[in-house]
Amino acid sequence: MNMDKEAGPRYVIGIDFGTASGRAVLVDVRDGRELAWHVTPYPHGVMEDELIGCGIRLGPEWALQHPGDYVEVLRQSVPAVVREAGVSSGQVIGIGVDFTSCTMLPVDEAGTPLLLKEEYRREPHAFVKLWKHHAAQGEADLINAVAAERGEAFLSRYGGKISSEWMVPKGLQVLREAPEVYAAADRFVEAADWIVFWMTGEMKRSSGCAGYKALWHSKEGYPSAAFYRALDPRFERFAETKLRGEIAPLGRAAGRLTGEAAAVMGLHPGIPVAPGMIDAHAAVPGVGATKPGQMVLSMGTSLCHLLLSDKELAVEGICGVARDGIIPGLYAYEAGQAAVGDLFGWYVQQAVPAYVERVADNEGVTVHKWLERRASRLRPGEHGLMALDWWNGNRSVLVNANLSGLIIGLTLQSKPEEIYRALLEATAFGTRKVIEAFETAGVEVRELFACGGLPGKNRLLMQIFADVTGREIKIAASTQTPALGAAMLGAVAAGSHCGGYDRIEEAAERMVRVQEETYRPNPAYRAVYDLLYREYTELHDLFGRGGREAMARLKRLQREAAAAGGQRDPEMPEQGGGRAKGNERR
Ligand SMILES: Nc1ncnc2c1ncn2[C@@H]1O[C@H](COP(=O)(O)OP(=O)(O)O)[C@@H](O)[C@H]1O
Ligand SMILES: O=C(CO)[C@@H](O)[C@@H](O)COP(=O)(O)O
Repeated sequence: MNMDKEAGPRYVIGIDFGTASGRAVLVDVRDGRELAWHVTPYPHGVMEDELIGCGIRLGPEWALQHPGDYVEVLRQSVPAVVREAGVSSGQVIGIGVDFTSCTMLPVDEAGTPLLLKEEYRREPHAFVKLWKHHAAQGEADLINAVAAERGEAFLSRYGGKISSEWMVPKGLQVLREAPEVYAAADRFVEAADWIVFWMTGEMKRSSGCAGYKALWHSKEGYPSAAFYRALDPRFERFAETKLRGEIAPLGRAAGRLTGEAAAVMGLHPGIPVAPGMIDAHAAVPGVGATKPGQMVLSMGTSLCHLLLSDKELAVEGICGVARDGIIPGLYAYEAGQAAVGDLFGWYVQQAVPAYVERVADNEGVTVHKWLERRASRLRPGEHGLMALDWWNGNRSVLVNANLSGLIIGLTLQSKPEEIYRALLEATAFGTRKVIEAFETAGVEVRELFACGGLPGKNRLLMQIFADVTGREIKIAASTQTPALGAAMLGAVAAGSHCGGYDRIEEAAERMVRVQEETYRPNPAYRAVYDLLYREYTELHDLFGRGGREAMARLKRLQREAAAAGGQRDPEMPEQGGGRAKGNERR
């Protein structure tokens, strides 16, 4: 592409593919100003109960998506931001994308998703398995047991356990439950890589997705064939065949926009496209974190903790660590909580009494806002409740999707706003556990930044996080931080010769701001929260480490009942994290 053709300022587009929707943001390369953004809800949403359109029931813990929805985001949101910003498409010099992960799908030799072929339209295993598809826990347990028995060195890079959310358990589940889909799949790819392929025609694997979610290491590559064979002889060549593909490092273009993709997106062909980045990782440059000791809390449906460090140490229950994983020259650690916004969303959609909805409606506020206002009037400890935030299992530090939610202290006097506050607090306690795991291992946490949808939605939540962790929390100025981070990668993919930047640190310096207002811990609340945290820890250890298997047994009974045909009533409304619109309304 000849960038001299168009005079004037240069722009980049960042596209963030979240759990329920995708959004594009158009950013000025010179100063990071966001000129326009646009959200496209996924038409199929998250399929948790049945395959939309054909009524095929899914088992417990399934979560699927349709790849056509991602293309819809490109078709709608990209032209929308160019139009709204009033810029010429010729001034767009780079594109970056970030995606939830591990969100994976089987494709054929041509890169076409298997579910688009007639014979697989009704086959759940041919669909995209979303990051929160937890039905591969049995496979994850097997992988962990086999890896520990064989003394696989990679385990320590992943906090000692692999999560059911990742590529290998999901691939193994396909092999065991739908061997014909496994055989028909030329490869399994991350959705982040597939959408870059759709735009550029280049099927490359982003180093972040491969490194954090598919057990790849820049020096050691994937685990050995012997390891995969020990899992299942049919799985021996999994990495060599189904995961094959060039690894695309950060900081360079993965490819250039094809004519066909450009026509759909209303852009010029030839624009450099950066390799896809994990959404929470894109938030790190997006808030301007580039130094050791800086931790970014990417707070949305889930919460991802990203910590930069100059040391590599073994930390309990992290999701992964990689040198150069996000910022060149530094180790980037990832940990996480699998339900945060989704937990609050579940409560609002599934458990608040009808009167709350009525009153909130009368007052002209959402149920979340009403509960937040009421809960703000309570002092720490006043509700007498304690919750374990494991509604979607525990990602860090216990790495166990068989764990589930819990509230104790309920009485006939318990009020909805009290329960809501206990849920907010539980997620903050969960984050304190993660911070302590890093510090116990000797990895310093100096500064906290928060970004994602939640800081702008719920002030009480942010204050509770500051009070419970005892730390100041700086809030990203951008409400679209992962998309901004992705746009910055687009600027780096373009490079300075095209009006972008050569290094991500340089892009961060020029394109990022944090808000002046921060959340500071309230000293009067700190002492009570320390006491409450002790209670949280006692419950956490009792159910998470203490050999109490009640939660796992209940899930087993649930699976057995589902297998015997007693699945959920199709007339019941969808659960939290389902289709975007229902979720946003309340
Ligand atoms: N006022 C609110 N307080 C707390 N959580 C909220 C509020 N409004 C929406 N949520 C939750 O926020 C989540 C969406 O967060 P967001 O960052 O926008 O999405 P994503 O994680 O998909 O990028 C949903 O799980 C929703 O239940
Ligand atoms: O697991 C990761 C990142 O590693 C996320 O993609 C996943 O938690 C989903 O993030 P969101 O909460 O949808 O932003």
